[in-house]
Amino acid sequence: MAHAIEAEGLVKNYPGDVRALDGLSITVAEGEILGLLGPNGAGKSTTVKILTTLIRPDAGTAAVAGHDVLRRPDRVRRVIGVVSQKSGADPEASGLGNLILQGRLYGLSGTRARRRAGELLARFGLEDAAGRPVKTYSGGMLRRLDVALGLVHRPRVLFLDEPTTGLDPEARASMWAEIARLAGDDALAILLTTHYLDEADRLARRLAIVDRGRVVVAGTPDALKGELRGDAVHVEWPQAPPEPLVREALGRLPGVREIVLDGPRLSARTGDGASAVPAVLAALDQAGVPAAAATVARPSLDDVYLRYAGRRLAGAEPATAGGAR
Ligand SMILES: Nc1ncnc2c1ncn2[C@@H]1O[C@H](COP(=O)(O)OP(=O)(O)OP(=O)(O)O)[C@@H](O)[C@H]1O
Repeated sequence: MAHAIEAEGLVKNYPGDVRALDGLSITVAEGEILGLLGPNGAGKSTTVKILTTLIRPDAGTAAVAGHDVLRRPDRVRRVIGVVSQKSGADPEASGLGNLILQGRLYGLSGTRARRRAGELLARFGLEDAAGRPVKTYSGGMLRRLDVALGLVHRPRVLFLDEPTTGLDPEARASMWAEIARLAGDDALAILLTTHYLDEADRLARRLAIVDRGRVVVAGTPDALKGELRGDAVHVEWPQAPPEPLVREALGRLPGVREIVLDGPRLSARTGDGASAVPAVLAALDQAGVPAAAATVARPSLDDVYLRYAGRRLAGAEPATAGGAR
């Protein structure tokens, strides 16, 4: 099956010697959600900008729905929907007005634009608010309208840039359900950028972890988590401890491996976390770097991220801490 998104070896340099992309490659199939995960500055937005034809890569190739982004940007634009982080809706106009205008911009007749607006308002639960100015909408309603605006022209490929940032849990859950439906029932290919690991875990069939302009690892959430056998032990200090002392203390403990120190937080892997924690705490005490807290958790995507990118995902929640289980 041809891929809905196919990017190979993308390179993008910005003035000031910034290599935003350094050979990034991804594919997304029809009906698939690919989660693009990475810290601030990893290159996610630059990737989306290239694929949505807003900027050109310095090297590499990319096609969306079979159309080359460099040679046929006009065709690409017709088959994509883009929901950016910042709402594109006019706050003074109503939801209905925004949708009709969007339809007209895509060349629909007045009647067809109105009909399509009605369908989308119903689908996104915005019928009651259709006539109200958008500035009176809640955060969740505004995000739903943003997605509706991205769908007016029935795109085959949808780009969602951090679609649930700032939403309350209920609004997030309803957005998740809608996104899953777009990929499932409507068979849209979706490229989702997110800082939320739980969102990526829940929605994405495949994940690509981006760091410094490259995909450092890709696979299904389960496959990636499965690579991390055993437990994750997380240790925290009030402030960053001297690394050599910590490494020396823990290096002597059998079964404690893959130690990653990131400021005042440390993660390591061990066969049985519950029994390792007392030994870890005692060793750190003895070395003169007593920890403030130590917890054990099942490997999370954050641990996967940490392992491949060598640091934590900015803004990511720490893995759910279970203490000694
Ligand atoms: N117009 C620009 N001029 C110069 N440097 C830029 C420009 N746009 C982005 N960069 C730099 O390119 C790198 C990649 O940025 P990009 O916005 O793609 O990252 P990101 O993963 O989307 O980050 P975020 O999660 O913060 O949106 C960063 O170092 C950024 O500072």
